[in-house]
Formats: sequence, structure tokens, C-alpha cells
Amino acid sequence: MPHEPAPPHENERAGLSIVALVISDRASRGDYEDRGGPAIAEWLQENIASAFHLEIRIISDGRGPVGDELKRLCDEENAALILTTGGTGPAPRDETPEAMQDVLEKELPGFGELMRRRSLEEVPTAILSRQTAGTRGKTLIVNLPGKPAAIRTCLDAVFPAIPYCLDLIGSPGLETAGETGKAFRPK
Ligand SMILES: Nc1ncnc2c1ncn2[C@@H]1O[C@H](COP(=O)(O)OP(=O)(O)OP(=O)(O)O)[C@@H](O)[C@H]1O
Ligand SMILES: Nc1nc2c(c(=O)[nH]1)N[C@H]1C(S)=C(S)[C@@H](COP(=O)(O)O)O[C@H]1N2
Repeated sequence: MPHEPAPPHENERAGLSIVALVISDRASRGDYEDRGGPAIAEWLQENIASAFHLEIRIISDGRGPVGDELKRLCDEENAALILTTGGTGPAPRDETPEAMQDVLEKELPGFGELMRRRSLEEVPTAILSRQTAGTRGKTLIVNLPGKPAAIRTCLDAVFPAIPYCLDLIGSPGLETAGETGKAFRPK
């Protein structure tokens, strides 16, 4: 008797799973209303044509908690793409890059290089961000700075490479809309 196919994972049913992980002591305490998650949602809605499911999570800074949450989103929630915002600077509580060291299997330093280069055209303090990107299993993680205005600049810069990166790591099916973040796939 043939086996029934396994039911799709909850995230697969809703399309590609994307998580916006807001890393901010103050937003997580409610000192200010988070504007990072909504800025990421707006950019993705404008620029992705294929089905996707976006979840916004807000957590406090810190190497341990951020690393644990990233591992859980990759290994248990099967997120295809995680966009973090915040905690990339030099302040004592900014430990997103240290958490990335604990989580990534393969770092993709070109993402951070390009985002800083584009951001430098807007603010000289862009060099203070230690943002990077990389993969863990079938998940791509990209760091964005905490300033909500940085989100559009950075996603405009690196998003064209993201669909092909997801193809390569085994989470295919992301198609872009419009010209700004248009996917590039080598022939
Ligand atoms: N999630 C957010 N929502 C709204 N504004 C934010 C957010 N994160 C950062 N900002 C703004 O950017 C400025 C610089 O952020 P900062 O570098 O202190 O953020 P962070 O280290 O990412 O967050 P925090 O200091 O709260 O842990 C903040 O003063 C705030 O105005
Ligand atoms: N595009 C862009 N990049 C930016 C900024 C910005 O305003 N716009 N702010 C910078 C500043 S002031 C800091 S301290 C670093 C780190 O910010 P984070 O700790 O909130 O991630 O990001 C930098 N990158």
C-alpha cells in the first residue's frame, strides 16, 4: 500500500517562509514602537512576486539569545530567509555579528561589503555597522542596521542576489517584482 505524502510544513503551505527579526533592547521593552519590522514588510510586499509568508519577531540584544533564536528559526521553523535589523554597531549591547559567528555555517561577506558601500553614499556612520550575511542549512540570514531608513537602502542593494542564493542552498522559488530588487540568475 503506497504511503500518503507527508503533509506540507505549515510554512510551505503559505509559500516561502521569511522572518524579520528585530533585535533591539528598546523596541522589545516597548520604549519605542518598532518601525523596522513594518519597513521590511513594506519592502518585501513591493518587491516579491511569488508567494511568501512573513513573520515579524522582536527580541532584545545579546549574543546568546540572538544566536539561540536564529538557530531555532533555521533548524526548527525552517525559515528560508531571515532578515535581522539592529545590533550591528559597536555599542556594548550590539552583538548581532557575534551571534552570527555562532550560527553561520558559511559566511557571505559580500553582502555586508555592498550594504556598507551603498549606505556610505547616505551617511558616513555606515562604517560603524558590522552587518554580514551567511547560510545555515537551507536558510539565508542577512543583517540590516537598526535605523529603519537603512532597510530600503540595504535591501535595494543586495536583494538581486538573494533568489539565486536560495536556489543554491535548496530553498528555491523566490521571484521578484519590479526593477529595484530584480533577481539576477546567471545562465
Ligand atoms: N526597531 C526600531 N524601530 C524604530 N526605530 C529604531 C529601531 N531600531 C533602531 N531605531 C532607531 O535607530 C536609532 C539607532 O538605533 P540603535 O543603533 O541604538 O539601535 P539598536 O542598537 O539596533 O537598538 P537598541 O539600542 O534599542 O537595542 C535609535 O535611536 C532609534 O531611533
Ligand atoms: N543605510 C544606513 N546604514 C547605516 C545607518 C543609517 O542611518 N543608514 N546608521 C549607521 C549607524 S549610526 C550605526 S551605529 C550602524 C549600526 O546600527 P545598529 O547597531 O542599529 O545595527 O549602522 C550604520 N548603518
